[in-house]
Amino acid sequence: MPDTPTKETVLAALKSVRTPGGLDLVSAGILSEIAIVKGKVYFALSVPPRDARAYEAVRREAEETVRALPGVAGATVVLTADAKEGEAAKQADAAIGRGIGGVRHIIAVASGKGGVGKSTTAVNISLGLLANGLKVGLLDADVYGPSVPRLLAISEKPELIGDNILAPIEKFGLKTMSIGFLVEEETPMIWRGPMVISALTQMLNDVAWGELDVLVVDMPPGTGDAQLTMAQKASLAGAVVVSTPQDLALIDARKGLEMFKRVNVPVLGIVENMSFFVCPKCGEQSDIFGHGGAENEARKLGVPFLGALPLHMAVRETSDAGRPIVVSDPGSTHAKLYREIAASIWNGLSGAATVKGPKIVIE
Ligand SMILES: Nc1ncnc2c1ncn2[C@@H]1O[C@H](COP(=O)(O)OP(=O)(O)OP(=O)(O)O)[C@@H](O)[C@H]1O
Repeated sequence: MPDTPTKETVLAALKSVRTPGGLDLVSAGILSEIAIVKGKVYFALSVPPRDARAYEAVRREAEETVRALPGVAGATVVLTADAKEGEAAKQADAAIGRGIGGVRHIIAVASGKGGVGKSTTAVNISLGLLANGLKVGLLDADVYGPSVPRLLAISEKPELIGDNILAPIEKFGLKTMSIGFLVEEETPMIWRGPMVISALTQMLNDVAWGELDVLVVDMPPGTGDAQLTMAQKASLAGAVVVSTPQDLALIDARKGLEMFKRVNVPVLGIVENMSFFVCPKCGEQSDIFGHGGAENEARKLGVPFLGALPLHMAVRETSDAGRPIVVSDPGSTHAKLYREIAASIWNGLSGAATVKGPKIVIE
């Protein structure tokens, strides 16, 4: 009969694993409950998102240590980007927006659901704003699936300047920050609502954005609590909702619009992505998804329609190769469309209020 692992044997073994700060894992107080099911051991290490990279080696060592115990059939250790709920809430309350006095407008690019091309649109709109002569930053707040490192082919890590301040990484003249720069792609991370907010707070507050006309925030897809809180806390001057023409996506897009309405963020407009298909051989346009749905919906809802972007190989290829079409083929129809959409967004912002100052919390 093989030995059965117990919590005690697992904990005893984990005492030999050290955190980057030199503490043993048990004393460090970052261990979750240990679950043992049919000889398989599961637990999490709660770490600040910025330290996730440093903790990846610790996670692996913890897994290997537990797997080596007699009777253990398997071990799964995940990093959870965690902070004490109260702490995260306090951080969020301490007003997202502190320290970004040089940023004139923060806008969100959002979608009611994933996979509609939100990040591709956010990147190309940012570069469109830049091509129109503005100073622009792009914050990839899509902590669940950060795409900016891939879309802009950035593999370097941001530099730490001064006390806990990160320098944004500049690419094609665009200043960017992404949780993907800080965490290895394969690092398993579980994000909890309050943590998403505090990660966003840090990326807004603790990054040396400098003087910007617009900071574009690529939001996590969906309309859950985390998105709602972010929309509420990030002092947004406006939001752009990306949708595909299919009905389902439009239902989701409507949820997105509703979310911004609830938190009094003006919707600058809807972008219809993958709207129609242009045959690369003959140039014929086919409305495979019933193009025009978003425009009709926008009209019905009294929201500006910012434009329709075709489903096109060139957009996908350039996007996935880290050379967005606005910079790699500025003379193309697509690049022109993105610049026009960017211009409409900027015009819509002209009337909007600039970023509010910090909300001071007295405890
Ligand atoms: N107009 C377009 N034409 C062709 N391909 C596109 C277009 N827009 C986006 N894509 C492609 O669709 C895929 C999904 O796009 P993207 O990652 O921007 O979506 P997303 O909505 O941000 O997704 P997620 O919800 O996963 O973050 C990518 O491969 C991208 O290159």
